[in-house]
Amino acid sequence: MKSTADFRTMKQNGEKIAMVTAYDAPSAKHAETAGIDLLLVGDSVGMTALGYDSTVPVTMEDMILHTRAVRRGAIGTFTVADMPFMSYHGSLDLALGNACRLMQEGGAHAVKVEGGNEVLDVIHALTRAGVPVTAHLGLTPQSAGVIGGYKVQGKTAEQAGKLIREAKKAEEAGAFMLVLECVPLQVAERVRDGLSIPVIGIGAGRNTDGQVLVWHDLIGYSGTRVPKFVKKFADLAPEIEKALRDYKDEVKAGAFPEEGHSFFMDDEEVGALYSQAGERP
Ligand SMILES: Nc1nc(=O)c2c([nH]1)NC[C@@H]1CN(c3ccc(C(=O)N[C@@H](CCC(=O)O)C(=O)O)cc3)CN21
Ligand SMILES: CC(C)C(=O)C(=O)O
Ligand SMILES: [Mg+2]
Repeated sequence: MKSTADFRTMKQNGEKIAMVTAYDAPSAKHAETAGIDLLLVGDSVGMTALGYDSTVPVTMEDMILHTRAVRRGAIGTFTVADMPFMSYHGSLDLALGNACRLMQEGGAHAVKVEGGNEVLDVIHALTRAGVPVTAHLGLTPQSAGVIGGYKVQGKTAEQAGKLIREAKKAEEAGAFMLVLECVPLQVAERVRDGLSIPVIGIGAGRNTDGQVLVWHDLIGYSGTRVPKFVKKFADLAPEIEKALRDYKDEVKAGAFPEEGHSFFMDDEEVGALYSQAGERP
């Protein structure tokens, strides 16, 4: 399994890091088999798998359940778990306790927290306690209500300057990795060049140390509209719907199941069954 030190070395060597979200055991296993460098159990699970329209309703219990499933599916892959909405605000004790649960109950190797200056003390406290922390700047979906939607961040020089300073401070606070979401490519390049920890982009262009994509978006599973930064590497939704339509049609037509899908008693037992009921076979 790759370690936090390996990810830093990959950045130094200019070797790109490929990360993907995962929410359950089979998808995590597929990612591991494909050689994905590390997994993110994103709180996007709320939107991709649980049917919420934001990440705000996702709870610690949700995150622990899905992290456990992912860890069982990909036992040899470094796994980061998102700290969900409000699970690291209010007090450092709350943040420490919840990060502890993600690691001890969920089996996560690291956690991710959204935000800049507001969470520097959290990043510092967790790191000091032995929790590897990924920072997350740019579009931070847990604050979508405050930001006013899912919008590109850091488009002005002033906003970009603030973001670049916050990224540096997150590194100084101890973060081993930074996720940068929905920022102009030029901003991501500056952040990457200014940090020695790997910068993983999503909607941040090519000039980062690696990329992360949401599982459902990557394989075209969701069937709904995807953000502009997504590339669908497969288009599974139509194939899934075709399979389900074929199944329904065959059930309705009596064409499924066939003999090969069925179990049979021995003739002798069939005879006994009928005579038991006083009937003839
Ligand atoms: N399926 C999925 N994929 C994601 O990437 C994702 C989630 N869910 N849930 C949590 C957050 C929310 N994310 C999103 C969602 C929508 C846009 C979006 O529609 N953005 C506009 C840009 C708007 C602008 O111009 O400022 C776009 O057109 O892509 C971006 C990020 C990223 N994360
Ligand atoms: C979009 C990624 C970075 C994330 O935080 C998630 O999937 O929850
Ligand atoms: Mg997230």
